Amino acid sequence: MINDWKRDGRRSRVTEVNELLTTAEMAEADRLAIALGIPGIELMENAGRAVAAAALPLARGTEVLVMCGPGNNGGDGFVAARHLAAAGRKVRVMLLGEVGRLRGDAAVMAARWDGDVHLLGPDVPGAAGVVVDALFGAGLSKPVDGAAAAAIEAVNRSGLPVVAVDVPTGLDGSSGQVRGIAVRATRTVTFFRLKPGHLLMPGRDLCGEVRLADIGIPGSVLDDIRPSAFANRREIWAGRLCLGRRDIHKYDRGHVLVVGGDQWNTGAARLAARAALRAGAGLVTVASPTAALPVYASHLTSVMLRDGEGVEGVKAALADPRRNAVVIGPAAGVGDATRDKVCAVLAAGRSAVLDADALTSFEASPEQLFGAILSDRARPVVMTPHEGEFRRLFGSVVDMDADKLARARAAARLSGAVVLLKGTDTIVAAPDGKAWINDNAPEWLATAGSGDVLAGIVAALLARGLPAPLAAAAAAWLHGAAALRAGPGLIAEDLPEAIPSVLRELRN
Ligand SMILES: NC(=O)C1=CN([C@@H]2O[C@H](COP(=O)(O)OP(=O)(O)OC[C@H]3O[C@@H](n4cnc5c(N)ncnc54)[C@H](O)[C@@H]3O)[C@@H](O)[C@H]2O)[C@@H](O)CC1
Ligand SMILES: [K+]
Repeated sequence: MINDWKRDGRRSRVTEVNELLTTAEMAEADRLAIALGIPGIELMENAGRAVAAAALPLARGTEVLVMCGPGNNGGDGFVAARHLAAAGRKVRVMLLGEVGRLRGDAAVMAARWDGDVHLLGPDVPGAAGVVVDALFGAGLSKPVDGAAAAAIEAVNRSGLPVVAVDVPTGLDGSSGQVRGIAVRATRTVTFFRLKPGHLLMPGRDLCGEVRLADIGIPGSVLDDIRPSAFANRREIWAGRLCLGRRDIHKYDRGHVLVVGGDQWNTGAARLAARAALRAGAGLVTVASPTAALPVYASHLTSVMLRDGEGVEGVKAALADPRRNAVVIGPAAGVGDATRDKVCAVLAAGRSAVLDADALTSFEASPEQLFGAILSDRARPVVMTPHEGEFRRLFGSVVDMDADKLARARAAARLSGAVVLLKGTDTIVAAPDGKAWINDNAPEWLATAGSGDVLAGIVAALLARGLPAPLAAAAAAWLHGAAALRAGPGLIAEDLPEAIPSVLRELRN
């Protein structure tokens, strides 16, 4: 949970705290700040002080073990140790390596620590009641092994509270992946901006509660760095949800067309349709195979229904230009028929949400789908795969060993679509490389039909005219927020009904 969004006061855009920096971008921010005349030693002092402040409440009447590494993460650890000792805590510092080998700011901060420095060894965690993990941070360059790995294992086994400096050691801040072994932290204090690894899994779980500290790096350095990853926060898109005028006709709010499944598979389209209506589409129509019309008719009220038999039926439904956004895929069936319908939807130039079977139907011919999308780059397309669908569509063209953020970005670049890759850490990636990481989905959102609801919300926001990346990001967030409202025990039918109270709160 991110509980402390500090604004650095020097720039006023609220959204800037949404920016996520890779470890390389963070090092660049550090370098630019120093070039602007802010001494590195001052940044380190501020960082270490923030770590001490986070550790202090956990360290009542107990010894604090500060584990320091050979770089600047260790330097932050020496500063934290000094502040904790000054606050009256008993502090034991253990260093991976020798003090004489420390360089730069870390060496200066080690010299300012006037207590003992022990070699990091098998006696971890010793008598400590709290651990500060300052072994490796942004400079992690290979899998953790040897004495550092043994110390991490012992600390994790101890169950003691751990305050991690910047990232839990062993966690790659850019990818959220573990390299070798990683510390399981209670609290993580990071600086200036979060990194993708604080939000991506398993990193988010390893960080515990994340605190963001302002250490004096001016926000203006971001003008040079131009970050391309963002935490998916409401400030990014909330202003676009409201049409901003009162004389609204229902057609101003868009008309979503949901391509429905056969008579045995109507639930998915009905969930998507209801969610689209709840998320603010002015009108929603289900286009149904002829034989399924009675089933849909008996279940739909405010959602409209029309015949959509075969590819010709879908084309006929698309003849009305006011139907400006289409959902296709939920329970559509895998095969030629769905492939043809997807191609018809794309050829019609409507905003499109491709989900489930609309993706799997192109397993053997992904290039056909990408070609159809890329033939008209102005037409917004959002794909909403879960990991299995992603693998089926992109497994032969994207490096599946890469981390989730990299995979989603590669898929968006290749396909020309906005890719919303679902999961606890849903990622929205745009073809230009920008990406948003969502972190508000509770575990009970993993339930049958919840993906159909998400597809409907995305379509509603596309129909209302949000740009595709923002429609996808807003939908992922609304979906998570609705699930939080509904609470444990949630079934997919509850999600559309929870959307109004989420929208009401956003409006307020
Ligand atoms: N803006 C910034 O960049 C700031 C950075 N600060 C701190 O500086 C840290 C980054 O410092 P560094 O770049 O020195 O990097 P680290 O201190 O994270 O680690 C680098 C050192 O560890 C060694 N190392 C890396 N991976 C290893 C492994 N698996 N096994 C053994 N040795 C390994 C490297 O050879 C190098 O000596 C940040 O995480 C943060 O804590 C803060 O002091 C404040 C400002
Ligand atoms: K660390």
